[in-house]
Amino acid sequence: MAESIAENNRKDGLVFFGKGERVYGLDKLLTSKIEFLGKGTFGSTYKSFLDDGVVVAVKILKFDYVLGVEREKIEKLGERVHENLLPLRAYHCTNHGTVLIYDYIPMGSLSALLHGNGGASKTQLGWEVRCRIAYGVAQGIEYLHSRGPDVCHGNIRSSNIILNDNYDAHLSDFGIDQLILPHSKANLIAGYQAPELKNSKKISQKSDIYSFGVLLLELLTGKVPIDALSKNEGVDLPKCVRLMFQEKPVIDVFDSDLLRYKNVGEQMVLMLQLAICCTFENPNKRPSIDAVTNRIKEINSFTRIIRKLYY
Ligand SMILES: Nc1ncnc2c1ncn2[C@@H]1O[C@H](COP(=O)(O)OP(=O)(O)OP(=O)(O)O)[C@@H](O)[C@H]1O
Repeated sequence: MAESIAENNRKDGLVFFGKGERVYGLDKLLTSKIEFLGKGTFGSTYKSFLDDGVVVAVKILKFDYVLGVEREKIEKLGERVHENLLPLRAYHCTNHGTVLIYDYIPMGSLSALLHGNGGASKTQLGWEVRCRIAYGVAQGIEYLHSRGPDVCHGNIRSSNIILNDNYDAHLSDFGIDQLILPHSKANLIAGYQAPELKNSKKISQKSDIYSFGVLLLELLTGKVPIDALSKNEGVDLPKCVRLMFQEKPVIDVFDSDLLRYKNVGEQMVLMLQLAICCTFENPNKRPSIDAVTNRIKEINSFTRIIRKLYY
């Protein structure tokens, strides 16, 4: 069935998803003006400027993965549609290479905003914006997990959260590791990797919850999680936060940018408690994503009540 849907949606070397307009083909894509956005675990991503003002993000998978990718698996990814997932619009897959085409989302990644990127300084993100981002990401994960017990994201981290100018979060890179797994191991960077993956490398919904917990800690502390690959100065956030909890006043855990927000201290502590539960060593003790989403919704509504009372 998926095969025949895809056949109907072919245009000039690309297979499109959904009912959107097919205003470009592979040739136009290859000859368009491009801008390098960055290189990740699975390949490189470019911004491509097409005719009529259309701009897309083009991910070219690493050559090592060329023979491992199956079209059926890419088409499964194209069926995942949710407002908090980065929309996959089209793909090209042959023995010569695999190209995935996504909507281009203007603000860039949460990582770049929170920590700065290549000389660009960090952006001040307020408490409500951080809550909104956390809720959007949790909803995207909830959608993925609801597709079946084995469906997970597998690579939740702040560079895979792309924001639009309304700070709506879009999860990128979902399912790409499953496309190439016969040729690779779980590729999570160290700081987001659940402890159980050190032995098995088998990602699960519980390991997604751990990664989400680290992302929450990153939003709350403003600190960069450890990244063994790029040898940056990151920290083991779950360990560091637990230590600080024991040794220092809780206020010291939070990003100093958040401390200017009055009357939301209790909400910040509630969110911190949630992040700590998500990063429990024992996967069975971590909450389900439904429970996480509900909790963030509750915390956000407290924040809104407080805002009405005080501002
Ligand atoms: N659709 C998009 N719109 C805007 N920026 C994007 C889009 N997709 C990716 N980017 C940005 O391009 C850069 C490279 O992305 P890419 O997915 O190739 O690697 P990564 O996310 O940095 O690392 P990894 O794949 O290992 O998680 C990142 O900074 C990312 O935020």
